[in-house]
Amino acid sequence: MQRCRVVHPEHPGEVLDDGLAVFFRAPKSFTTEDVLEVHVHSGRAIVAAVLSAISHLPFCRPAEPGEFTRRAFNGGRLDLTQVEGLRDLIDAETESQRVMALRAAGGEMRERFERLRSDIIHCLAMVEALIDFGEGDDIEEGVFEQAREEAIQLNKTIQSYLNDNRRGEIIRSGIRLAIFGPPNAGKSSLLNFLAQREAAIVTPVPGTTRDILEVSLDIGGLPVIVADTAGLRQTEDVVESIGVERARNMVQGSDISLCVLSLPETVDSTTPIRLPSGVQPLINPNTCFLLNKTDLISSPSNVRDVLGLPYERAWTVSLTTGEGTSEFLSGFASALQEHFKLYDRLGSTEAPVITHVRHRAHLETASRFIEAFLQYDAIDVVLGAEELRYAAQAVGKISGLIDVEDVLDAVFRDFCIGK
Ligand SMILES: Nc1nc2c(ncn2[C@@H]2O[C@H](COP(=O)(O)OP(=O)(O)OP(=O)(O)O)[C@@H](O)[C@H]2O)c(=O)[nH]1
Ligand SMILES: [Mg+2]
Repeated sequence: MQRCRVVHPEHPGEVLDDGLAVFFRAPKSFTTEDVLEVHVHSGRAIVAAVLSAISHLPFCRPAEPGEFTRRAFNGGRLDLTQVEGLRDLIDAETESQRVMALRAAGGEMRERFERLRSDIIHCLAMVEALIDFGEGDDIEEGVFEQAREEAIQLNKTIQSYLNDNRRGEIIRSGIRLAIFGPPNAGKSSLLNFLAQREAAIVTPVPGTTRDILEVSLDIGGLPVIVADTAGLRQTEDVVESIGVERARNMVQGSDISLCVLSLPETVDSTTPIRLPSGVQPLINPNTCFLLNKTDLISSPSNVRDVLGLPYERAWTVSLTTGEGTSEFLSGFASALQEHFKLYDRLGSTEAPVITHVRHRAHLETASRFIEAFLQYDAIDVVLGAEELRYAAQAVGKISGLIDVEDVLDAVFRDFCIGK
Protein backbone atom coordinates (compact mmCIF):
# COMPACT_ATOMS: atom_id res chain seq x y z
CA MET A 1 0.00 0.00 0.00
CA GLN A 2 1.43 3.32 -1.10
CA ARG A 3 0.46 6.78 -0.05
CA CYS A 4 0.02 8.86 -3.17
CA ARG A 5 -1.44 11.95 -4.72
CA VAL A 6 -4.35 11.11 -6.99
CA VAL A 7 -4.10 13.14 -10.18
CA HIS A 8 -6.14 13.48 -13.34
CA PRO A 9 -4.58 11.34 -16.11
CA GLU A 10 -4.89 14.14 -18.68
CA HIS A 11 -3.87 17.01 -16.39
CA PRO A 12 -1.30 15.53 -14.02
CA GLY A 13 -0.87 18.92 -12.37
CA GLU A 14 -4.41 18.70 -11.04
CA VAL A 15 -4.37 16.94 -7.67
CA LEU A 16 -7.74 15.37 -6.87
CA ASP A 17 -6.96 13.94 -3.45
CA ASP A 18 -4.26 12.68 -1.16
CA GLY A 19 -4.92 8.94 -0.84
CA LEU A 20 -3.63 5.39 -0.77
CA ALA A 21 -3.20 2.82 -3.54
CA VAL A 22 -2.98 -0.94 -3.22
CA PHE A 23 -1.88 -3.26 -5.99
CA PHE A 24 -3.03 -6.89 -5.82
CA ARG A 25 -1.06 -8.98 -8.29
CA ALA A 26 -2.96 -11.84 -9.99
CA PRO A 27 -3.99 -14.38 -8.88
CA LYS A 28 -3.84 -13.15 -5.28
CA SER A 29 -6.77 -10.78 -5.52
CA PHE A 30 -10.52 -11.05 -4.99
CA THR A 31 -11.19 -11.44 -8.72
CA THR A 32 -7.98 -13.47 -9.33
CA GLU A 33 -6.97 -10.77 -11.86
CA ASP A 34 -4.60 -7.82 -11.34
CA VAL A 35 -6.45 -5.31 -9.19
CA LEU A 36 -5.58 -1.75 -8.27
CA GLU A 37 -7.51 -0.25 -5.40
CA VAL A 38 -7.46 3.50 -4.84
CA HIS A 39 -8.48 4.71 -1.39
CA VAL A 40 -9.66 8.31 -1.30
CA HIS A 41 -11.55 10.46 1.17
CA SER A 42 -15.27 9.79 1.09
CA GLY A 43 -16.58 13.28 0.23
CA ARG A 44 -19.03 13.14 -2.63
CA ALA A 45 -17.12 15.72 -4.68
CA ILE A 46 -13.84 13.84 -4.30
CA VAL A 47 -15.35 10.50 -5.30
CA ALA A 48 -17.09 12.09 -8.29
CA ALA A 49 -13.87 13.81 -9.44
CA VAL A 50 -11.82 10.59 -9.10
CA LEU A 51 -14.42 8.48 -10.93
CA SER A 52 -14.64 11.04 -13.72
CA ALA A 53 -10.83 11.10 -13.99
CA ILE A 54 -10.68 7.29 -14.14
CA SER A 55 -13.29 7.26 -16.91
CA HIS A 56 -10.77 9.16 -19.07
CA LEU A 57 -8.54 6.07 -19.07
CA PRO A 58 -9.35 4.16 -22.27
CA PHE A 59 -9.28 0.71 -20.61
CA CYS A 60 -11.60 1.57 -17.74
CA ARG A 61 -15.37 1.42 -17.38
CA PRO A 62 -17.69 1.15 -14.35
CA ALA A 63 -18.36 -2.41 -13.20
CA GLU A 64 -21.73 -4.03 -13.82
CA PRO A 65 -23.68 -5.07 -10.70
CA GLY A 66 -21.96 -8.12 -9.24
CA GLU A 67 -19.17 -8.03 -11.84
CA PHE A 68 -16.27 -8.28 -9.39
CA THR A 69 -17.88 -11.28 -7.77
CA ARG A 70 -18.66 -12.83 -11.11
CA ARG A 71 -15.01 -12.53 -12.10
CA ALA A 72 -14.05 -14.12 -8.79
CA PHE A 73 -16.43 -16.97 -9.64
CA ASN A 74 -15.05 -17.31 -13.19
CA GLY A 75 -11.54 -17.34 -11.78
CA GLY A 76 -12.49 -20.19 -9.44
CA ARG A 77 -12.01 -18.11 -6.30
CA LEU A 78 -15.65 -18.59 -5.21
CA ASP A 79 -18.32 -21.16 -5.89
CA LEU A 80 -22.00 -20.24 -6.10
CA THR A 81 -22.75 -20.96 -2.43
CA GLN A 82 -19.98 -18.53 -1.49
CA VAL A 83 -21.29 -15.95 -3.94
CA GLU A 84 -24.73 -16.28 -2.38
CA GLY A 85 -23.18 -16.10 1.08
CA LEU A 86 -21.38 -12.90 0.14
CA ARG A 87 -24.57 -11.33 -1.16
CA ASP A 88 -26.43 -12.38 1.98
CA LEU A 89 -23.62 -10.95 4.09
CA ILE A 90 -23.97 -7.58 2.40
CA ASP A 91 -27.73 -7.72 2.98
CA ALA A 92 -27.58 -9.17 6.51
CA GLU A 93 -29.58 -7.12 8.99
CA THR A 94 -29.42 -9.31 12.05
CA GLU A 95 -26.72 -11.21 13.90
CA SER A 96 -28.07 -14.65 12.92
CA GLN A 97 -28.12 -13.70 9.24
CA ARG A 98 -24.58 -12.36 9.49
CA VAL A 99 -23.29 -15.55 11.14
CA MET A 100 -25.00 -17.80 8.61
CA ALA A 101 -23.90 -15.75 5.60
CA LEU A 102 -20.33 -15.60 6.84
CA ARG A 103 -20.20 -19.37 7.10
CA ALA A 104 -21.43 -19.70 3.52
CA ALA A 105 -19.09 -17.01 2.20
CA GLY A 106 -16.20 -18.67 4.02
CA GLY A 107 -16.79 -21.87 2.06
CA GLU A 108 -18.42 -24.11 4.66
CA MET A 109 -21.36 -25.04 2.41
CA ARG A 110 -19.06 -25.36 -0.58
CA GLU A 111 -17.00 -27.92 1.29
CA ARG A 112 -20.11 -29.87 2.36
CA PHE A 113 -21.55 -30.03 -1.16
CA GLU A 114 -18.19 -30.78 -2.79
CA ARG A 115 -17.67 -33.69 -0.43
CA LEU A 116 -21.16 -34.95 -1.21
CA ARG A 117 -20.50 -34.73 -4.94
CA SER A 118 -17.15 -36.47 -4.75
CA ASP A 119 -18.72 -39.25 -2.65
CA ILE A 120 -21.36 -39.77 -5.32
CA ILE A 121 -18.63 -39.83 -7.96
CA HIS A 122 -16.73 -42.41 -5.93
CA CYS A 123 -19.84 -44.53 -5.91
CA LEU A 124 -20.23 -44.02 -9.64
CA ALA A 125 -16.59 -44.97 -10.24
CA MET A 126 -17.18 -48.34 -8.59
CA VAL A 127 -20.21 -48.98 -10.76
CA GLU A 128 -18.36 -47.94 -13.91
CA ALA A 129 -15.48 -50.23 -13.04
CA LEU A 130 -18.02 -53.03 -12.99
CA ILE A 131 -19.31 -52.02 -16.41
CA ASP A 132 -15.81 -51.89 -17.87
CA PHE A 133 -14.35 -55.01 -16.35
CA GLY A 134 -17.20 -57.15 -14.98
CA GLU A 135 -17.20 -58.68 -11.57
CA GLY A 136 -15.01 -61.72 -10.97
CA ASP A 137 -12.18 -61.21 -13.47
CA ASP A 138 -10.30 -58.06 -12.60
CA ILE A 139 -12.65 -56.65 -10.00
CA GLU A 140 -13.12 -58.14 -6.57
CA GLU A 141 -16.49 -59.56 -5.55
CA GLY A 142 -19.12 -57.47 -3.86
CA VAL A 143 -18.33 -54.14 -5.53
CA PHE A 144 -21.93 -53.57 -6.52
CA GLU A 145 -23.09 -54.27 -2.97
CA GLN A 146 -20.53 -51.80 -1.66
CA ALA A 147 -21.70 -49.15 -4.13
CA ARG A 148 -25.29 -49.75 -3.02
CA GLU A 149 -24.28 -49.45 0.62
CA GLU A 150 -22.51 -46.15 -0.04
CA ALA A 151 -25.48 -44.84 -2.04
CA ILE A 152 -27.81 -45.64 0.87
CA GLN A 153 -25.57 -43.69 3.24
CA LEU A 154 -25.32 -40.76 0.82
CA ASN A 155 -29.07 -40.61 0.53
CA LYS A 156 -29.33 -40.54 4.32
CA THR A 157 -26.93 -37.61 4.44
CA ILE A 158 -28.96 -35.74 1.83
CA GLN A 159 -32.17 -36.46 3.72
CA SER A 160 -30.62 -35.12 6.92
CA TYR A 161 -29.79 -31.89 5.10
CA LEU A 162 -33.32 -31.70 3.72
CA ASN A 163 -35.01 -32.37 7.09
CA ASP A 164 -33.92 -29.12 8.68
CA ASN A 165 -37.38 -27.57 9.00
CA ARG A 166 -36.18 -24.97 6.47
CA ARG A 167 -34.29 -23.21 9.27
CA GLY A 168 -31.61 -21.79 6.99
CA GLU A 169 -34.07 -20.42 4.47
CA ILE A 170 -36.28 -19.00 7.23
CA ILE A 171 -33.40 -17.18 8.89
CA ARG A 172 -32.35 -15.77 5.55
CA SER A 173 -35.76 -14.44 4.64
CA GLY A 174 -37.08 -13.66 8.15
CA ILE A 175 -39.13 -15.69 10.62
CA ARG A 176 -42.84 -15.06 10.09
CA LEU A 177 -44.45 -14.49 13.48
CA ALA A 178 -48.23 -14.12 13.73
CA ILE A 179 -49.77 -12.40 16.76
CA PHE A 180 -53.32 -13.65 17.25
CA GLY A 181 -56.05 -13.85 19.87
CA PRO A 182 -59.51 -12.60 20.75
CA PRO A 183 -60.44 -8.93 20.18
CA ASN A 184 -59.18 -6.35 22.64
CA ALA A 185 -56.54 -8.65 24.19
CA GLY A 186 -53.67 -6.26 23.44
CA LYS A 187 -52.30 -7.67 20.18
CA SER A 188 -51.72 -4.29 18.60
CA SER A 189 -50.31 -2.99 21.89
CA LEU A 190 -47.83 -5.88 21.72
CA LEU A 191 -46.83 -5.03 18.15
CA ASN A 192 -46.24 -1.43 19.20
CA PHE A 193 -44.21 -2.56 22.21
CA LEU A 194 -42.01 -4.80 20.04
CA ALA A 195 -41.59 -2.14 17.36
CA GLN A 196 -41.11 0.57 20.00
CA ARG A 197 -43.35 2.90 18.08
CA GLU A 198 -47.05 3.44 17.45
CA ALA A 199 -47.16 1.25 14.35
CA ALA A 200 -50.72 -0.04 14.93
CA ILE A 201 -53.89 1.69 16.08
CA VAL A 202 -54.83 0.80 19.68
CA THR A 203 -58.28 1.63 21.05
CA PRO A 204 -60.61 0.16 23.70
CA VAL A 205 -63.03 -0.81 20.92
CA PRO A 206 -62.96 -4.58 20.24
CA GLY A 207 -62.38 -5.17 16.53
CA THR A 208 -60.06 -2.20 16.01
CA THR A 209 -57.55 -4.09 13.86
CA ARG A 210 -59.03 -5.45 10.67
CA ASP A 211 -56.24 -5.91 8.21
CA ILE A 212 -52.84 -7.45 8.70
CA LEU A 213 -50.03 -5.12 9.67
CA GLU A 214 -46.45 -6.34 9.32
CA VAL A 215 -43.28 -4.93 10.83
CA SER A 216 -39.74 -6.33 10.38
CA LEU A 217 -37.82 -6.50 13.64
CA ASP A 218 -34.68 -7.88 15.22
CA ILE A 219 -35.58 -10.08 18.18
CA GLY A 220 -32.60 -11.60 19.97
CA GLY A 221 -30.48 -11.33 16.84
CA LEU A 222 -33.07 -13.11 14.70
CA PRO A 223 -34.91 -11.46 11.81
CA VAL A 224 -38.63 -11.58 12.59
CA ILE A 225 -41.50 -10.32 10.46
CA VAL A 226 -44.19 -9.67 13.05
CA ALA A 227 -47.81 -9.62 11.86
CA ASP A 228 -50.61 -8.06 13.90
CA THR A 229 -53.98 -9.55 13.02
CA ALA A 230 -57.68 -8.93 13.59
CA GLY A 231 -59.17 -10.30 16.82
CA LEU A 232 -60.79 -13.71 16.25
CA ARG A 233 -64.53 -13.74 16.82
CA GLN A 234 -67.81 -14.50 15.09
CA THR A 235 -69.03 -11.33 13.44
CA GLU A 236 -71.75 -10.09 11.13
CA ASP A 237 -69.55 -7.23 9.96
CA VAL A 238 -68.42 -7.99 6.39
CA VAL A 239 -65.12 -6.13 6.64
CA GLU A 240 -64.25 -7.58 10.02
CA SER A 241 -65.07 -11.12 8.94
CA ILE A 242 -62.66 -10.81 6.01
CA GLY A 243 -60.05 -9.63 8.52
CA VAL A 244 -60.74 -12.63 10.75
CA GLU A 245 -60.34 -14.97 7.79
CA ARG A 246 -57.04 -13.32 6.88
CA ALA A 247 -55.91 -13.62 10.48
CA ARG A 248 -56.56 -17.37 10.48
CA ASN A 249 -54.65 -17.85 7.22
CA MET A 250 -51.79 -15.77 8.55
CA VAL A 251 -51.47 -17.88 11.69
CA GLN A 252 -51.60 -21.10 9.70
CA GLY A 253 -48.96 -19.88 7.27
CA SER A 254 -46.63 -18.49 9.92
CA ASP A 255 -43.38 -20.06 11.12
CA ILE A 256 -44.31 -19.40 14.74
CA SER A 257 -47.33 -17.84 16.44
CA LEU A 258 -47.97 -15.94 19.63
CA CYS A 259 -51.44 -16.03 21.19
CA VAL A 260 -52.33 -12.93 23.22
CA LEU A 261 -55.03 -13.28 25.88
CA SER A 262 -56.49 -10.75 28.24
CA LEU A 263 -56.14 -12.09 31.79
CA PRO A 264 -59.34 -10.63 33.28
CA GLU A 265 -61.29 -12.37 30.53
CA THR A 266 -59.37 -15.64 30.72
CA VAL A 267 -59.05 -16.47 34.40
CA ASP A 268 -61.46 -16.26 37.21
CA SER A 269 -60.31 -16.50 40.82
CA THR A 270 -61.85 -19.93 41.22
CA THR A 271 -62.32 -21.55 37.83
CA PRO A 272 -59.78 -21.91 35.03
CA ILE A 273 -61.48 -20.67 31.93
CA ARG A 274 -61.18 -22.39 28.60
CA LEU A 275 -59.39 -20.67 25.74
CA PRO A 276 -61.77 -18.67 23.56
CA SER A 277 -63.33 -20.92 20.93
CA GLY A 278 -62.06 -18.89 17.96
CA VAL A 279 -58.50 -19.30 19.19
CA GLN A 280 -58.55 -23.00 20.06
CA PRO A 281 -58.20 -24.50 16.54
CA LEU A 282 -55.12 -22.40 15.81
CA ILE A 283 -53.11 -23.61 18.77
CA ASN A 284 -50.34 -26.10 18.07
CA PRO A 285 -47.52 -27.50 20.24
CA ASN A 286 -45.25 -24.58 19.28
CA THR A 287 -47.70 -21.79 20.02
CA CYS A 288 -46.41 -19.20 22.52
CA PHE A 289 -48.75 -17.37 24.91
CA LEU A 290 -48.79 -13.86 26.26
CA LEU A 291 -51.22 -13.31 29.13
CA ASN A 292 -51.76 -9.58 29.17
CA LYS A 293 -53.26 -7.01 31.56
CA THR A 294 -51.81 -8.32 34.84
CA ASP A 295 -52.61 -4.88 36.24
CA LEU A 296 -56.31 -5.75 36.11
CA ILE A 297 -56.21 -8.96 38.16
CA SER A 298 -55.23 -9.55 41.76
CA SER A 299 -53.06 -12.70 41.71
CA PRO A 300 -51.26 -13.06 38.38
CA SER A 301 -48.50 -15.37 39.62
CA ASN A 302 -50.08 -18.80 39.17
CA VAL A 303 -52.21 -18.29 36.08
CA ARG A 304 -49.89 -20.31 33.89
CA ASP A 305 -50.44 -23.28 36.21
CA VAL A 306 -54.15 -22.68 36.25
CA LEU A 307 -54.25 -22.69 32.46
CA GLY A 308 -51.72 -25.52 32.18
CA LEU A 309 -49.42 -23.52 29.90
CA PRO A 310 -45.72 -24.38 29.50
CA TYR A 311 -43.46 -22.00 31.44
CA GLU A 312 -40.89 -21.72 28.67
CA ARG A 313 -43.52 -20.55 26.17
CA ALA A 314 -45.97 -18.48 28.25
CA TRP A 315 -45.49 -15.11 29.93
CA THR A 316 -47.66 -12.77 31.97
CA VAL A 317 -47.30 -9.05 31.35
CA SER A 318 -49.00 -5.75 31.52
CA LEU A 319 -48.31 -3.86 28.34
CA THR A 320 -49.73 -0.76 30.01
CA THR A 321 -47.50 -0.69 33.09
CA GLY A 322 -44.57 -2.57 31.52
CA GLU A 323 -44.68 -5.23 34.23
CA GLY A 324 -43.09 -8.51 33.06
CA THR A 325 -42.21 -7.17 29.62
CA SER A 326 -38.44 -7.53 29.93
CA GLU A 327 -38.80 -11.16 31.12
CA PHE A 328 -41.12 -11.77 28.20
CA LEU A 329 -38.72 -10.26 25.69
CA SER A 330 -35.71 -12.27 26.84
CA GLY A 331 -37.76 -15.45 27.29
CA PHE A 332 -39.36 -15.11 23.89
CA ALA A 333 -35.98 -14.45 22.24
CA SER A 334 -34.63 -17.65 23.83
CA ALA A 335 -37.69 -19.60 22.68
CA LEU A 336 -37.09 -18.36 19.10
CA GLN A 337 -33.38 -19.18 19.26
CA GLU A 338 -34.17 -22.65 20.54
CA HIS A 339 -36.74 -23.19 17.81
CA PHE A 340 -34.56 -21.94 14.95
CA LYS A 341 -31.31 -23.32 16.41
CA LEU A 342 -28.40 -21.49 14.92
CA TYR A 343 -26.25 -20.20 17.70
CA ASP A 344 -25.62 -23.01 20.14
CA ARG A 345 -24.60 -25.65 17.63
CA LEU A 346 -22.62 -23.56 15.20
CA GLY A 347 -20.28 -25.57 13.04
CA SER A 348 -21.84 -28.88 14.02
CA THR A 349 -23.97 -30.90 11.63
CA GLU A 350 -27.03 -29.45 13.39
CA ALA A 351 -26.48 -26.07 11.77
CA PRO A 352 -28.61 -25.74 8.65
CA VAL A 353 -26.78 -26.54 5.42
CA ILE A 354 -29.47 -25.30 3.07
CA THR A 355 -29.89 -21.53 2.94
CA HIS A 356 -31.55 -21.10 -0.46
CA VAL A 357 -34.53 -22.77 -2.09
CA ARG A 358 -32.25 -23.49 -5.03
CA HIS A 359 -30.07 -25.79 -2.89
CA ARG A 360 -33.11 -27.68 -1.68
CA ALA A 361 -34.39 -28.28 -5.21
CA HIS A 362 -31.05 -29.68 -6.39
CA LEU A 363 -30.67 -31.88 -3.31
CA GLU A 364 -34.17 -33.27 -3.77
CA THR A 365 -33.30 -34.08 -7.38
CA ALA A 366 -30.04 -35.75 -6.33
CA SER A 367 -31.89 -37.83 -3.77
CA ARG A 368 -34.44 -38.95 -6.37
CA PHE A 369 -31.67 -40.11 -8.72
CA ILE A 370 -29.90 -42.01 -5.96
CA GLU A 371 -33.18 -43.70 -5.07
CA ALA A 372 -33.62 -44.58 -8.74
CA PHE A 373 -30.12 -46.10 -8.76
CA LEU A 374 -31.06 -48.22 -5.75
CA GLN A 375 -33.95 -49.74 -7.75
CA TYR A 376 -31.56 -51.42 -10.19
CA ASP A 377 -29.76 -54.64 -9.53
CA ALA A 378 -26.34 -55.73 -10.68
CA ILE A 379 -27.59 -56.85 -14.11
CA ASP A 380 -28.59 -53.29 -15.01
CA VAL A 381 -25.43 -51.48 -13.90
CA VAL A 382 -25.31 -49.40 -17.05
CA LEU A 383 -28.69 -47.85 -16.31
CA GLY A 384 -27.85 -47.51 -12.63
CA ALA A 385 -24.64 -45.63 -13.45
CA GLU A 386 -26.64 -43.11 -15.44
CA GLU A 387 -28.78 -42.30 -12.39
CA LEU A 388 -25.70 -41.71 -10.26
CA ARG A 389 -24.24 -39.45 -12.92
CA TYR A 390 -27.39 -37.31 -12.81
CA ALA A 391 -27.25 -37.26 -9.01
CA ALA A 392 -23.68 -35.93 -9.08
CA GLN A 393 -24.70 -33.34 -11.65
CA ALA A 394 -27.56 -32.12 -9.49
CA VAL A 395 -25.23 -31.57 -6.52
CA GLY A 396 -22.69 -29.91 -8.83
CA LYS A 397 -25.30 -27.35 -9.80
CA ILE A 398 -25.41 -26.12 -6.20
CA SER A 399 -21.80 -25.00 -6.28
CA GLY A 400 -21.99 -24.13 -9.98
CA LEU A 401 -18.76 -25.97 -10.69
CA ILE A 402 -20.32 -27.56 -13.74
CA ASP A 403 -22.22 -25.95 -16.63
CA VAL A 404 -24.96 -23.81 -15.15
CA GLU A 405 -25.02 -20.67 -17.30
CA ASP A 406 -28.75 -20.28 -16.72
CA VAL A 407 -28.51 -20.01 -12.94
CA LEU A 408 -25.52 -17.66 -13.03
CA ASP A 409 -27.48 -14.63 -14.14
CA ALA A 410 -30.09 -15.21 -11.46
CA VAL A 411 -27.47 -15.39 -8.74
CA PHE A 412 -25.49 -12.32 -9.80
CA ARG A 413 -28.40 -10.12 -10.80
CA ASP A 414 -29.26 -9.04 -7.26
CA PHE A 415 -25.80 -7.79 -6.38
CA CYS A 416 -25.21 -4.17 -5.58
CA ILE A 417 -23.08 -2.26 -8.02
CA GLY A 418 -19.42 -2.34 -7.13
CA LYS A 419 -19.24 -5.82 -5.70
N1 LIG B 1 -55.27 -2.23 31.65
C1 LIG B 1 -54.63 -2.62 30.57
N2 LIG B 1 -55.08 -2.30 29.36
C2 LIG B 1 -54.39 -2.72 28.27
C3 LIG B 1 -53.20 -3.48 28.39
N3 LIG B 1 -52.76 -3.73 27.13
C4 LIG B 1 -53.61 -3.17 26.27
N4 LIG B 1 -54.62 -2.56 26.95
C5 LIG B 1 -55.76 -1.82 26.41
O1 LIG B 1 -56.63 -2.75 25.80
C6 LIG B 1 -57.29 -2.14 24.69
C7 LIG B 1 -57.12 -2.99 23.45
O2 LIG B 1 -55.78 -3.02 23.07
P1 LIG B 1 -55.31 -3.38 21.60
O3 LIG B 1 -53.85 -3.47 21.59
O4 LIG B 1 -55.96 -2.47 20.62
O5 LIG B 1 -55.99 -4.82 21.49
P2 LIG B 1 -56.11 -5.76 20.20
O6 LIG B 1 -55.95 -7.16 20.66
O7 LIG B 1 -55.20 -5.30 19.12
O8 LIG B 1 -57.61 -5.54 19.80
P3 LIG B 1 -58.30 -5.73 18.37
O9 LIG B 1 -57.47 -5.09 17.34
O10 LIG B 1 -59.61 -5.06 18.54
O11 LIG B 1 -58.46 -7.19 18.16
C8 LIG B 1 -56.68 -0.76 24.56
O12 LIG B 1 -57.53 0.17 25.17
C9 LIG B 1 -55.37 -0.85 25.31
O13 LIG B 1 -54.96 0.37 25.84
C10 LIG B 1 -52.73 -3.80 29.70
O14 LIG B 1 -51.72 -4.46 29.92
N5 LIG B 1 -53.50 -3.36 30.74
MG1 LIG C 1 -55.53 -4.66 17.27
